[in-house]
Amino acid sequence: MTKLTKRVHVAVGVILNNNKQILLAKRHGHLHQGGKWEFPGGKVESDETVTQALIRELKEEVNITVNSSAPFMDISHNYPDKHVRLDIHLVTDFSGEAKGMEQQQIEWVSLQQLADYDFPEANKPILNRILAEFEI
Ligand SMILES: Nc1nc2c([nH]c(=O)n2[C@@H]2O[C@H](COP(=O)(O)OP(=O)(O)OP(=O)(O)O)[C@@H](O)[C@H]2O)c(=O)[nH]1
Ligand SMILES: [Mg+2]
Repeated sequence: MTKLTKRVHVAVGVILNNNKQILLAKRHGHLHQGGKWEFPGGKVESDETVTQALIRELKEEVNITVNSSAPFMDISHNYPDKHVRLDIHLVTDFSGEAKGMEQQQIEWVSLQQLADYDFPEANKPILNRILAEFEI
C-alpha cells in the first residue's frame, strides 16, 4: 500500500518595516514544524492566486494589509511527511499594526538578530537570501 505524500503550495510574506525589521510568528506547538519561527503565510486555496492568498493570510494571521508585494523566492522542500512549495514575497508596502490574530507569538526582528531564531528546515535559503540582499 502506498500513501501519497501531502503537497502544499504556500504563500509566504517577508514583511520588512522602515526600521529594517522583519515580522516573525511562532508556529503553535501542535502544527507541522510546531514551535519554530516562520514568516507569516499559508496555503493557497484552489480558487485564488498566490497574491490573493498572501493578502488573505497576512490579514488573517497578523492583521497586516498588503498594499503591494514583489516575488522574492520560490522554494520546494520535501519534509518526510509533507512536500511544500513556498512562494515567498517581499512586502514593504503595507498598513495596519501587526497583531497575532491566532494567539501566536509575533516579533519584529532586526536583520542582525534573524539568524538567532529557529526556523523550519525549508527556510534556510530564505535566511541566506535576506542577509545577502540587505547586506548584513
Ligand atoms: N507560513 C509559513 N509556512 C512555512 C514556512 N516554512 C515552512 O516550511 N512552512 C510550511 O508550510 C506549510 C504552511 O502551512 P500553514 O500551516 O501556514 O498553512 P495555513 O496557514 O493555511 O494553515 P491552516 O491549514 O491551519 O489554515 C506548513 O507545513 C509549514 O510547516 C514559513 O516560513 N512560513
Ligand atoms: Mg499559516
